[in-house]
Amino acid sequence: MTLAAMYREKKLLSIAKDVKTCLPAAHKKLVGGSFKKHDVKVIERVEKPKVDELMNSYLQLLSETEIQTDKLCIAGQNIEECIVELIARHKIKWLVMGAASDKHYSWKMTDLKSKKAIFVCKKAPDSCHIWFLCKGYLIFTRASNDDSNNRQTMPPLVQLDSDNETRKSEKLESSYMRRRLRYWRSLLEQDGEKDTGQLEREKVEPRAPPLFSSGSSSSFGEPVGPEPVSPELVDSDTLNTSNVEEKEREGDVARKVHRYDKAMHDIGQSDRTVYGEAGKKWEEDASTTEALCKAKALEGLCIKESSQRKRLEELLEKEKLEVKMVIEQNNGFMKELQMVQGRNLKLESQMRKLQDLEKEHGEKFDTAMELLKSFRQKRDEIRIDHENAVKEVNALRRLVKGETGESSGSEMLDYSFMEINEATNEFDPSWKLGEGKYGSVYKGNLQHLQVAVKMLPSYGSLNHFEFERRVEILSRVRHPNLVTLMGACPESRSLIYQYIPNGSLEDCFSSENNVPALSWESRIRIASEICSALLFLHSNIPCIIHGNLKPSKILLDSNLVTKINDYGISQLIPIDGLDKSDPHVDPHYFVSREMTLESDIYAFGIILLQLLTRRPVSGILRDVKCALENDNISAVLDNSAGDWPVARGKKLANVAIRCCKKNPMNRPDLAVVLRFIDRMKAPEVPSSETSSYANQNVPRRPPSHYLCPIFQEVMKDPLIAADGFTYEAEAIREWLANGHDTSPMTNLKMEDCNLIPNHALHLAIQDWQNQW
Ligand SMILES: Nc1ncnc2c1ncn2[C@@H]1O[C@H](COP(=O)(O)OP(=O)(O)OP(=O)(O)O)[C@@H](O)[C@H]1O
Repeated sequence: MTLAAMYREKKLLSIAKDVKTCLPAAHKKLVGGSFKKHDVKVIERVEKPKVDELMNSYLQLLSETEIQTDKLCIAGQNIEECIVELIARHKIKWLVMGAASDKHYSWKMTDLKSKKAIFVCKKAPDSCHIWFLCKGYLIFTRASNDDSNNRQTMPPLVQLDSDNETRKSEKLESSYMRRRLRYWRSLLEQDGEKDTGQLEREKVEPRAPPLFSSGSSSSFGEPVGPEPVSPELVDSDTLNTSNVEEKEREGDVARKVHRYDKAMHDIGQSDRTVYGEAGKKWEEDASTTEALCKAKALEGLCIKESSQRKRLEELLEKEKLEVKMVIEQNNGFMKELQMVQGRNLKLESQMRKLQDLEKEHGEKFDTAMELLKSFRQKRDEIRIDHENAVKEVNALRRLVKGETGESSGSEMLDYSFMEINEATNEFDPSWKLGEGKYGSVYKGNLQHLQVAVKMLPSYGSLNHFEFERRVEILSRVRHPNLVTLMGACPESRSLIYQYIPNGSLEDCFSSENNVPALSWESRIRIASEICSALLFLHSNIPCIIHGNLKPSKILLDSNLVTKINDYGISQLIPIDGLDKSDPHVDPHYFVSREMTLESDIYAFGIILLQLLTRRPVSGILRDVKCALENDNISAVLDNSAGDWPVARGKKLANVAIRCCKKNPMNRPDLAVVLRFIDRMKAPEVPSSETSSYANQNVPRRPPSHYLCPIFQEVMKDPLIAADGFTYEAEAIREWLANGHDTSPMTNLKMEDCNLIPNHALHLAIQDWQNQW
């Protein structure tokens, strides 16, 4: 391993005298002195840069001589122990350290004086070769146990080229360090040339200053001449030599020694000066350390205080700004407040004006209301006069016609607009039942009866009397399957009907109003009831054509009894604009532009098909025809009605198809159709019996509504009670006479005990009885 490599691996430890004495001095003071922990830290902080400076200059010196160096710091109480530890830890091979402080130096000095040196000499690992110097002189060498390798492991300084070194050394700023370096180098050169035996001798003999090699130039630039030689400096073997060459050489050596001595004297002087100065400086430093510490502490406090002050100033500035902003905001608010106050004053004056106006208008309104009240009173008086006059006129007419004063039938009830208005809660929109082509329908309460008020459009050519006359005719038409027309309000052209609570057949078909699906039995019954009511209308004198028959006109009461609505409307208002796409409208109407009895039969045929199939009305005729042709009627029958008796379904479908014949003349008579359907209501009979609806040999069963609900017999004198049901006169009177005030059918309390003759039903029963 080369020396350079060893050096790189930190196996050579060289400790600068200045460096090693620097910190301990301070440290001694610290340990032995009365400083507190904080002070110790401060002192260390002050001293450390100085040590670093010294160490760095030493390192720089070495680096300029191209020796690789590293700085290694170790902390400990005891320097000598640290050195020994470093040697051992890094396997240091070479060490140069002081033998004693410079003031103890003398030419005779052969022993180590410094306790540290003694300690290191004793304790350092044997593998390390140590030179102990004092005042630049090699005092003592402790050879390593491996000195056979010393030649190869000498420090790298020895290997430097002298010229090169000279050039580099000239660059050194410190002359002291330069001289010291050269001296070490000469020592090393000599030491390197010596064998192990010589090194051993050096241990016991006082060491003379080293000789400069002939190749090395003097760094002092002084001429080399013969100088007196000190006897102590000359080896005894050399003095005993007697030949001339030896003497000459001795002379040379003596000269060189003298010259060197002189140089060393100079160096010593210089060293003394430097060390003296340094010592003084150290003393000054020591005495000023405390002051310095205090100054540093004060400086720190000052810095702290100034930074605090700066921070406080910044805070103050910030707060000033905030206060300024708040003041500005406040000013803004004050301005706004003033504006708002101004506006408030204006508004208050406006309010006062408005209050005055309100008072004025209130007074005007009160006067207007009083006026209105008096006008209404007058109007009602006039209306009563008018109604009385109408009654008188009617009575006179009847007298003119030769009629008796007794009424031939039910007299139509006239209602005033006030009554209608009141009954419909001033035509409350939430009371509106719907709106058809011929006006809106409202639900109402009239004389404790639930009614439906149909507001007809005001247009029409009928005058007041004619309107009343026609309405009166219609009101006389009474049939259990017709919605009873209870009266009218000619003034507002409105008709008052009995209210039917259970929706219409259309609702059943579209499953609206949560109406459950009708059974096939109910459907046949409904078909029979429609047919019966139509037949009744058609047999009325004068004949009444419905003209707008469709499922929405077939209402169902609480017992699902059919009530045909809107009959005879075409007699009160002109009917036009019938929808061609409406499958219920007779196609022949669009040819003749005339509504006939057959038109109602056609519409009835379509309704029959709907009852059978509950299919969408458009295309229903085609579908059923097709099913009949394929002999597969069950394919189109509505399953939700239950298990249709297929034979009956088929027959009913055939009747419906006949009703819908294109040619009105080919459509069947309703009386025949009714008989046929009524037979179907009976339990199933052998098909041979019902092969033709013209077959007369069928059991004679009255329609259910011809029977009194109490007696279960065909009624002779049917009377309508307040619950809307028709009873045999004797039965219901007996019921009421027994103290009942509830309906025999619903068990609900009846509003009154009034009984109205059901003329329509009476007539129908009579008609039926006459037919059979
Ligand atoms: N007497 C009544 N009792 C209960 N509801 C009624 C009564 N009369 C009419 N309505 C209801 O009032 C609504 C309007 O009936 P309206 O007969 O005026 O018109 P529509 O049959 O629906 O249509 P359009 O007359 O245009 O063919 C319908 O929903 C009907 O069920």
